[in-house]
Amino acid sequence: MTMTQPTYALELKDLRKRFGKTEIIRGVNLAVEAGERVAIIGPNGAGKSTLFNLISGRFPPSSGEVLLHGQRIDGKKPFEINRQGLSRSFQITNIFPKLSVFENLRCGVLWSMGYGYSFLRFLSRLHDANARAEQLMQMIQLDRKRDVLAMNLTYAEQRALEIGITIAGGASVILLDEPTAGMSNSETARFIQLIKQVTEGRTLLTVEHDMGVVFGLADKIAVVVYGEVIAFDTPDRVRANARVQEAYLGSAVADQQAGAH
Ligand SMILES: Nc1ncnc2c1ncn2[C@@H]1O[C@H](COP(=O)(O)OP(=O)(O)OP(=O)(O)O)[C@@H](O)[C@H]1O
Repeated sequence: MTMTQPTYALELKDLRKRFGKTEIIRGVNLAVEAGERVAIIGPNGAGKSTLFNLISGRFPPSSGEVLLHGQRIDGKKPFEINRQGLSRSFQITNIFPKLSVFENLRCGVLWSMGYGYSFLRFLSRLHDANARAEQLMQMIQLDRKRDVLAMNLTYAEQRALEIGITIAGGASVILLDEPTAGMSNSETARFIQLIKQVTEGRTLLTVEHDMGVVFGLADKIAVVVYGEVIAFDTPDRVRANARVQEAYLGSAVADQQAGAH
């Protein structure tokens, strides 16, 4: 009788990425359970964005595996990975500025339904898409801005809309690049709550520099230093980890404190 292996929402196995002769990702192993919120932190140039690019299919890995709910996704195209239930939002905004909040969300929902539908099937689905867009609009607390063009929203509202579009297709694993970058302290605090609410029951990975956001949001922290994950643990244990202190966190916290004065 074979033992059944636990299936993780996302699993990286000895993942490596080389650009030319330089190995940027150097054998990353990571197993993220369904429903966990994970922040990826580390110094500039450590490979955090590259890791996101490997997971979301923007780059193929040089070797190793990426598994989404136990299925190999490495080497697949970003849209294929998206259809399998992993959705990524970018630091650069991917909303349509001249469409309203509602229309942006509906586009996100319709896109996620795929290209394979006939026109009649599409029409019958339109009603569902409208209902889903309404529901998303409430989740991201923009229902009062229903008909406002995206370009006329505040920056924080645009970021909220982006997250609405990212979750529109019902993806179970969500990747967010620095979701609160450029926000004021009070906007950031509110935004962390919003992210927690809209990703409830889903698996979340963020790349994050702001330690306030990291400790406010993450169930677990993955510390990437020079292309390797040197720690993957709860915030308290990561904070207390001597190797992390030495390699990164001590200086990051010190920088943040210095910035606050
Ligand atoms: N397409 C590419 N071609 C060549 N080198 C690359 C490419 N993308 C990233 N790199 C290199 O890989 C290294 C890691 O970059 P990456 O952007 O992943 O780091 P990061 O941890 O996200 O940094 P930051 O916190 O500054 O955003 C850097 O030295 C970068 O120059």
